[in-house]
Amino acid sequence: MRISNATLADGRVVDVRVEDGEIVAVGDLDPVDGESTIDADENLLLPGAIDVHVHFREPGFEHKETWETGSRSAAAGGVTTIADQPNTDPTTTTGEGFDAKADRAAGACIDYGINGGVTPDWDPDSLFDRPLFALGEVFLADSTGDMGIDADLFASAAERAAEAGVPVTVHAEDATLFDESAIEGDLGGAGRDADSDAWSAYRRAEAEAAAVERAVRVGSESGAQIHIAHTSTPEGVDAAREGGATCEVTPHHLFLSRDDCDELGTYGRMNPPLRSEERREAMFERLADGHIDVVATDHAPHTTDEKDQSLLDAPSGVPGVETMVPLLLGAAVEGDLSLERVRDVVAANPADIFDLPQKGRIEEGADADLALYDLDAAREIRGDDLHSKCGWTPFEGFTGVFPEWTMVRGETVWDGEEFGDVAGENVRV
Ligand SMILES: NC(=O)N[C@@H](CC(=O)O)C(=O)O
Ligand SMILES: [Zn+2]
Ligand SMILES: [Zn+2]
Repeated sequence: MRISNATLADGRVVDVRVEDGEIVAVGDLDPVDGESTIDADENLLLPGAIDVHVHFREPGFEHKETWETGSRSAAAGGVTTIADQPNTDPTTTTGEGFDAKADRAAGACIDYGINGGVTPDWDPDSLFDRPLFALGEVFLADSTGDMGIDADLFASAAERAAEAGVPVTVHAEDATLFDESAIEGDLGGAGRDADSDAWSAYRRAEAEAAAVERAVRVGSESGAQIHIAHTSTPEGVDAAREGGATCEVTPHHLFLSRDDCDELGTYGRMNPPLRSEERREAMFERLADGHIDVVATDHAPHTTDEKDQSLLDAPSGVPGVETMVPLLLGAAVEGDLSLERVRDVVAANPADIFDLPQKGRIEEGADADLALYDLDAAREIRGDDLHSKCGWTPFEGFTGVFPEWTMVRGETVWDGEEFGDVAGENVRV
């Protein structure tokens, strides 16, 4: 197969030849006899995005998401590889827990990795016996699933990961710095009427940098490779970089701030929480200038019934895997970000950090994970149009550029209307 007239993020217009799921040539390619051609019509061809932080919820919470619905949502957003987090039921903290998840992951239509998690009753021997994508997210404070661990367990887990040569991804918040007084008193009504700004005041910005500092210290003591998940403050990003760790930011911390809490209510409750508009802008700058390595979604779907509770009862987390690349391309169209930067933070950089040499690049020898975008076809994001089981988005009404089609290893998994029958594979097997 030949994809003709594709514009790459660097502006080159090329043809791409795909054979047996791999890119075998990129350049000015004459068609060969009997070869099928897909005309890209000079639209933008990006490597399939790698979202290293999603919660596909299965096993245990199939009412929120499944590997089938989550992976379809990813494919419809140009994402062709994901890494799933361990706060499922059972938790992915033992060999058995890993195997239970691997069974379900077979239902994915895109490629994936499975992370191992840490709890006081984890079983590192059997867990590290499995092909882990990473150890993480290691929760330094409780979040959905209440998997927060103490300093000693974190240090010993980092040592095990270093021995195994597995990177460690860290949910960095220090609960001792949370401001309990912020969530006492009147917290508004349920769902959209709740005062989610109080959540931001409670899980204060200062709690992030302190936890990042501890994580990078443990990283250098143990020799473990540390990657900070969902950094939400410029202070957290700077502490990660100074300590030699890589870091990611979510789309919600790039595009939403405490100014949106009034409208979102509990639909804007997540960990770490939304930050001030000033900090949001600082995060965007650090993304644009290269200080942040990766955008990853922390896709954390919950049902509207669950979200339509009081601020304290509603679970934390928002969906995002389908809207990440569309939002970033929307920002690129506005001139806020270069296309090369978008390509690097969603594909090349996660591939480098998590050692996926086959993924994240449009070059000879790489997997033909690809997505095509018409930058003139930006449209309004609507929860009703998305494919996550949860059925809502915190980005309702934002503008995004969605893929015309998405391919996994040369097979069309999304053609703009329907899903193809693609069997996702574990990238570590
Ligand atoms: N981010 C969230 O608010 N929630 C995540 C867990 C997490 O990543 O902390 C979830 O699994 O719901
Ligand atoms: Zn987290
Ligand atoms: Zn998460």
